[in-house]
Amino acid sequence: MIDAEWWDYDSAEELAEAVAGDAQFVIESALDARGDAVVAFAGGRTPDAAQALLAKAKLKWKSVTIVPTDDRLVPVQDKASNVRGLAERFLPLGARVLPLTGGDLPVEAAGKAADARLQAIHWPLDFVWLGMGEDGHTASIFPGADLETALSAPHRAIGVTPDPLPAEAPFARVTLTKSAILGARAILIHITGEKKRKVLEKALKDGAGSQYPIGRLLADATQAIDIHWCP
Ligand SMILES: O=C(O)[C@H](O)[C@@H](O)[C@H](O)[C@H](O)COP(=O)(O)O
Repeated sequence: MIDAEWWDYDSAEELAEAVAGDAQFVIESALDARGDAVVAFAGGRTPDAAQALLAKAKLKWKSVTIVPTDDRLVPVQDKASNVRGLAERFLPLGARVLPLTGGDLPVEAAGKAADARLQAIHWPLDFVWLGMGEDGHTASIFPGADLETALSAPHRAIGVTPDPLPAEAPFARVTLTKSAILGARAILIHITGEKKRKVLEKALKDGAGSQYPIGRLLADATQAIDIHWCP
């Protein structure tokens, strides 16, 4: 059974405050312990309010490195780019925001380049903040031909082509692998809505046999996982 704790909130505001507070705590702990912190933040819409609150936290941002958990193969200034939002929000605070891709390479080469960039930073990650889609994908670990590679590759990042391409962002991507995510000291999952809750509950129950990528991913987690949810 996957060791996951659910934290439920009545409103999106309470959810955002709690997630921002948790992220701040984990970053502060890493800064206290080591003098720097290396974290991966999800793309998508859900984390926006919590990341806006986190950006107000008094942290030694100059010692924090942020990477996206995954990104779409688009230029960094494209509005579909996950790193763009992170850079706009956290670069002005002095944080180092590391893109996984500039969208200028074919998918396999983009994966290798992302992996090489991650080889150059402190590892393992202190914290991975994940979202999840209603199809049970997380980061860009999607159903499709690349799923098994994302779950088994020893690399930190790989290039993937979701099949089908998600309608809201129909791009090939680069993603942290299961190995990179499960190596992190702390994992937080941030979702909203009844449908995602049902998908995640089933994924956690079915674990390695899950039809959902997130169930397969978390099946081998050894750290406790915090799930933050509101309707
Ligand atoms: O770039 C991405 O697509 C993501 O990082 C992805 O894994 C995201 O977290 C989920 O798709 C949920 O997205 P929403 O929060 O927008 O529903």
